[in-house]
Amino acid sequence: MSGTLVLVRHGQSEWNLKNLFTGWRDVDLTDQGREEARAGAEKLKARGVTFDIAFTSALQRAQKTCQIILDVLGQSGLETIRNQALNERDYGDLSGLNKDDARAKWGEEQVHIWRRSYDVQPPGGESLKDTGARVWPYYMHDMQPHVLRGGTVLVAAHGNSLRALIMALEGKSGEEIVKLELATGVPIVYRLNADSTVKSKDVLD
Ligand SMILES: O=C(O)[C@@H](CO)OP(=O)(O)O
Repeated sequence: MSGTLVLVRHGQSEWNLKNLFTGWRDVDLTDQGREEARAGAEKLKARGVTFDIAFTSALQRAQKTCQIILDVLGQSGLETIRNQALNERDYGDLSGLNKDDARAKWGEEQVHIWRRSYDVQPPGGESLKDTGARVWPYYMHDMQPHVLRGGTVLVAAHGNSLRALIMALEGKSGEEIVKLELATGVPIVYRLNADSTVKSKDVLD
């Protein structure tokens, strides 16, 4: 038996709009972000997707994205598990800083390394490797069993927590993951084989 795993990065947040490093800061969605979540949900609806369980982070931008998707699908009351293991990478001392100001201060290359490299920690924060060290075990223990039982599982989370999950799911290297960018509100539909490997991947953009 194989199941389905749908990953969605939250819609645009207030700090995405303001171009600020966000990390664990708990900012709301913008109107555009709510619209992106609705549009992503309509694509799932058009394909007849319904979920058996949903997972989201401890942060409101992911939780609200999750709820909007479930509302559109007519599944408002679905069991939804919130866990900070799915939170965005902790950006440490960069949290709240403007990304262009950071580039002006530390240089384009250094900021890109902090944002997209695998194992370099931003000052006082988590590397993608550190983020993966909490996301992956959580996936293995709490989410994957539902998928392997044939379930359809929604995960509404964050750019970097999902990059860490995708890296492990697809077996991407530390170099390959540097290039992976996730659009806000766009569902990524994975079908898994019974041995937990990826059977197919469909990006609903
Ligand atoms: O600020 C953040 O928390 C993340 C996601 O918005 O930013 P980045 O894309 O730079 O990793």
